[in-house]
Amino acid sequence: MGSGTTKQKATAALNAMRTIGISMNTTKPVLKNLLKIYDNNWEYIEAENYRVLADAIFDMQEPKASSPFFLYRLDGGKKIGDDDENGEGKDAASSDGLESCRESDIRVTPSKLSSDWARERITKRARLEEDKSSSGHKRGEATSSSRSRNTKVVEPILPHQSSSREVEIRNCSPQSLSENRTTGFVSPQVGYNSERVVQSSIPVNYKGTTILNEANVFASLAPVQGCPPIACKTDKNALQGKMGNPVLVGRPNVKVGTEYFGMRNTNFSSNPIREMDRPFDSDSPVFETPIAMIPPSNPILSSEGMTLDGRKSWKEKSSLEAHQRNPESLSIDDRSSCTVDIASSELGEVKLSFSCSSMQPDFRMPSLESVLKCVEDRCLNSYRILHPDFSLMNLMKEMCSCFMELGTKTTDDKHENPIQTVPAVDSSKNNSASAVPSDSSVILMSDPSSTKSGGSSQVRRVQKLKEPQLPVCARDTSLSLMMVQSQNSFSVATVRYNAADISKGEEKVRISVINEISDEIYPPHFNYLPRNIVYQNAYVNVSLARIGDEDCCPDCYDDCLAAPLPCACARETGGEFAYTSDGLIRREILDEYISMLNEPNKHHHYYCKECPIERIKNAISPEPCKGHLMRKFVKECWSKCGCSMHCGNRLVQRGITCNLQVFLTSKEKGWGVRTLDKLPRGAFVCEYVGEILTNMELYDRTIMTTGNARHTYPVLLDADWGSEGVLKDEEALCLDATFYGNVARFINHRCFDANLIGIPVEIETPDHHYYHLAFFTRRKIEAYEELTWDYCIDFDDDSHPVKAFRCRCGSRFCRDTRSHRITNASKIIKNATVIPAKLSLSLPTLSYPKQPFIHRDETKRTSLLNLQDVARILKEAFDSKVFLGAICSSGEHGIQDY
Ligand SMILES: C[S@@+](CC[C@H](N)C(=O)[O-])C[C@H]1O[C@@H](n2cnc3c(N)ncnc32)[C@H](O)[C@@H]1O
Repeated sequence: MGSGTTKQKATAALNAMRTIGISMNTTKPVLKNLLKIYDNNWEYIEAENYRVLADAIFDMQEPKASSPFFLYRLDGGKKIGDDDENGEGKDAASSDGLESCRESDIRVTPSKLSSDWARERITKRARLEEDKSSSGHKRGEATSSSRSRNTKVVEPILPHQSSSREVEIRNCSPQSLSENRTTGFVSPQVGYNSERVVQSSIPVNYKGTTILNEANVFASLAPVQGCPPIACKTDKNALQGKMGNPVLVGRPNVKVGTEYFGMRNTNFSSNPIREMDRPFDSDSPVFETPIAMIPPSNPILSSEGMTLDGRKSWKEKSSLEAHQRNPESLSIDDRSSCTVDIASSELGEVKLSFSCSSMQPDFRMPSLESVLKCVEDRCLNSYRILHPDFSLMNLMKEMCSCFMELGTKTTDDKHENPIQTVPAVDSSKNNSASAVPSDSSVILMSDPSSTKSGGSSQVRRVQKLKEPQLPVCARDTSLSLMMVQSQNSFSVATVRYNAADISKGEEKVRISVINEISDEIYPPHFNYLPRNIVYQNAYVNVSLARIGDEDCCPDCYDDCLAAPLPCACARETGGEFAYTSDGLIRREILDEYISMLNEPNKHHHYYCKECPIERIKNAISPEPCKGHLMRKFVKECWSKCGCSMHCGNRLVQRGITCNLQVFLTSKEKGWGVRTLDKLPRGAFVCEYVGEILTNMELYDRTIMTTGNARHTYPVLLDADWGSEGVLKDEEALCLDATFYGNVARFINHRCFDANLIGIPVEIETPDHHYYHLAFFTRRKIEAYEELTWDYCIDFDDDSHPVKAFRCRCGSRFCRDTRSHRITNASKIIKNATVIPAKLSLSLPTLSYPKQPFIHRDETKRTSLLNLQDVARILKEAFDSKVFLGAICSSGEHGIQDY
């Protein structure tokens, strides 16, 4: 690929298609059109082994088989979908320099298409063929008849094209849209007034990619970076002469590195997105890097394909919910479809678009205001915002559904106001106050009616968010949600998580991610693991043979907890099961663990003969073991047991069942985890999951990362170390969730009074080198309370391989004295109201007056300062870069009360 004459390139392209079973006649016309679209720029067509070409061919074939979409080309071009038996393809080729492509010229080269991909396409094609034959002629007939009745033509105008049409589009205002129907530009009014409905995809720097749907309401179209406006031919008469030529359809792929959440969890690979040849005119936003946008190739497929929790798609779920609320609503859903697309570019712009379609012939476009109101009412009534079940997807689905409902209600007197799009903001150009700040995430919505009157409530609604001065783009005929994200902070590489479920469907429950306090922070990249995995050298022997009769209950049945006598699996916990039939850990066990944590010295410790921790620090002459708390284990039934998976003695192995959320804490602790529901005392929350490393491997990892670069805190699996004499290196294990882990990697530390406690749980192996560390609630926890556990860090231990962070747990019992002082210093400074004595400060040294300070804090309590304390506090405050505006102290620091 790359160099060569047009003929050679065409031959290569035809060959490539032939290798995946596409005939030359089919390929030619599509290729011809692509060349047109890309201005004979082969680079785009050749990219990714002709992926664009193959996509265009398959997509062109797809609707013929089953899709309700019909695809047309504006310029009366030739039908592309069918095999070109009549030689049309040849004509097409000749006019575009493909005339010399003859069968004889084609040498079959080794497939340039990646085999996986080719297989996928071939399978797809086979499916299409199958579909075609199984659906028989009837569907085909219906399709073609409706096609001829309802053809619409859509043509995207490329930024670099200078055509009269482009000029028309640019000058198009809402008024002109409604006044000048003959220009053929579609507006939402046109959409519903013409009884024909247009579905458009947004070609992103992708000329000619348009989709028309005769029976779908278009509700999603946004101007995006580099994305030309779409002009839709709507005048019936004007259309007559132009219709009838089905289309080339290319689904633009998302650019490399972009993320596509939604219908398919596919890694879209590169489809080169063109830089604009020249910018739009002033009212057309120009973007250096376009947003990649993927229109759904098949709305039904798309929406059904979005499975959030691995069990039910959001569509199924929300329609069920909608049906429960309002049984009639399902019938509307039945006749319509909704899809949501999210795409982002490398620069961080994210585009959300959703489209919904109605089969209702009397559909009328509702006003944005009424739709928003309807959605909000529904949310308040049904979801009660922030209810655990609330999700953005459902919200958007509701929005689509509201369109449908309101659009089909003739009582909506606001339907005259079409919804229009606020153009995507040029984040590369508009950094002024009038533009949307590039470092913010905003949702922009507008209504053209608002601009006519100089700002309606809908525009104000936008301004409430960020107060941007938003130009209104009258060309675009749909509601658009556009998130502009910070280019600096939004690294696509790090945003590889799904905010709706950070577990990527690996858990039974969704674990959402929310950032309520800062625009630009995303959770660090890591791979979600629902279960521990050995990294490399760790010795974890999971084998049935190792489980003796005393470690399992083969004769049990169904639920061991329901049996009259406890089985062998209760042995480890003194002959009583660790769990209650309510699924909580037994009170006595919990109390004992809490006591171990609070008063470790009162509990038994093991002392290794040769402690792996000391061995790491000094392999030649390790210091004596400092002792490991001898912790009891909870033992769960497992595969050699006769009970079922529902047995009450299998709690941890069933995984997370409570609703958790990862959120950005407001207290400099980074991300944290909270529960969305109230939790009783003794409830299992989650396991600490990560890579199983040997102590040695952890050490190597740790010294390879510097200082605070380490993000998570590894856990030593040392509950049983000393009991077995000298542990081999591969047996001294720990869990590291830095790169692979579950939600527990986000649980922050709290000294002493954390609300979770980690308890060792034996599941697959009686070998206590390896076990599960399960978190249970130490007390009742309120909904939305942050979950914390005590990492048992000794903040003064400088020899620990992992450098301790400065603790901001806020506990009264915080062990980190450094943080204490700083917190106090900040508090003091914040509360300062009286400075009775002059204080002169000079950096880096401090001088202070010889008389005591008197401070009156907010509680009106006054304190006498001890000068040494003042000096220390000030020094620490300087060290921690706290700006000193006033100096004082308060009684709570142990300084003499006045
Ligand atoms: C297991 S991670 C917890 C999740 C982490 N906050 C995040 O944003 O990914 C442990 C790290 O969180 C931070 N952290 C946890 N508890 C903290 C606390 N009490 N005070 C300050 N930082 C804390 C520290 O940086 C620590 O290394």
